[in-house]
Amino acid sequence: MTSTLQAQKVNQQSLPIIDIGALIDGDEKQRRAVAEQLSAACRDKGFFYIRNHGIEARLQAQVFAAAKAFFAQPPEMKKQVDKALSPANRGYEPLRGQTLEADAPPDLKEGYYIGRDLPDDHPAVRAGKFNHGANQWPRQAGFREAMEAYFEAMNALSARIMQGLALSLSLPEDYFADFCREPMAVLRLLHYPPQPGNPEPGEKGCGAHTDFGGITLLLQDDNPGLQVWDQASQGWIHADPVPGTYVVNLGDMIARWTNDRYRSTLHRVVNLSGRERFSVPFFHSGNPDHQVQCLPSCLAPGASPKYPPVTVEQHMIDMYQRTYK
Ligand SMILES: O=C(O)CCC(=O)C(=O)O
Ligand SMILES: [Fe+2]
Repeated sequence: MTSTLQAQKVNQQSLPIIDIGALIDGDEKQRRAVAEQLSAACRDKGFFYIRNHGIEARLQAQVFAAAKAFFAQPPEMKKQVDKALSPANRGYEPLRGQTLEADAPPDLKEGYYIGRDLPDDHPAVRAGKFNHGANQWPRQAGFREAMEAYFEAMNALSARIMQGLALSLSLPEDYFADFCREPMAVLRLLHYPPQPGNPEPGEKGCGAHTDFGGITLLLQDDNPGLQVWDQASQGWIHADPVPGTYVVNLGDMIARWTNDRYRSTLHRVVNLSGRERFSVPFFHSGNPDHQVQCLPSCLAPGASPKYPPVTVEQHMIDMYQRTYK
């Protein structure tokens, strides 16, 4: 195993844990206090933990149990819901199906994509909107129910966090309401085998990448593996599981909105735990027609935006093309 796959142990302070309870049921003063903490974390690494998020542990456990049971099946069963069968990129993605780091070997993970479940006659599906369509569901008792309940809960939580981010940027709390309307959100079940003893050079669970969308809310099992790039030390730091929390990170759209004041930071997964690792990221990427462009308040006098305006849909098309060959 090459030492370049290692990361530094750090004290927890470098990735703060923010209690976001007030975003759900606090008064305005309390919500502003949370927003201040979000602002500091977003300007630093754009990576932080949240607690008091309101998502039930029982529901999380159901999602993990369903994911584990699904991935434990033989390949021919999983292939019945292969994402290659879906025009909307839903369903099973085999091991090495994606290359998140351009010059590295494909990722040592298998996954399952779930999104907003839209029938064929939905206007957005008829219009051919990217990644819009129906989910595929395996014939596995309880799978669909758990995923649908979790998906809805995560959508609602994401909208709360976007309200907190609006406040943190001194914007009206509902500034991102249009972005949050009928969002392109993706629930992704991931399964990482243990890192092999003799990997290809650069081979790992998830190649170094930034997330494409708005915000990502990551549920991890109790195996470490996630590493985050630390600009200050020019090295990788661990973002190990902390019970009862989510890891939240900002995607490229937030960097575009804020002209990089808020960070979309490189991260990767190297599963050195020696065990199978399961994780469940939820990617909230917003309404496909929403234009993402530099916020006036994030432009210093005389400065120009680093990124041109782009619709959510076009941005997502560009990002998928980059990682699926
Ligand atoms: O599995 C993890 O811990 C992170 C996954 C990730 O970064 C991603 O899917 O974008
Ligand atoms: Fe990621």
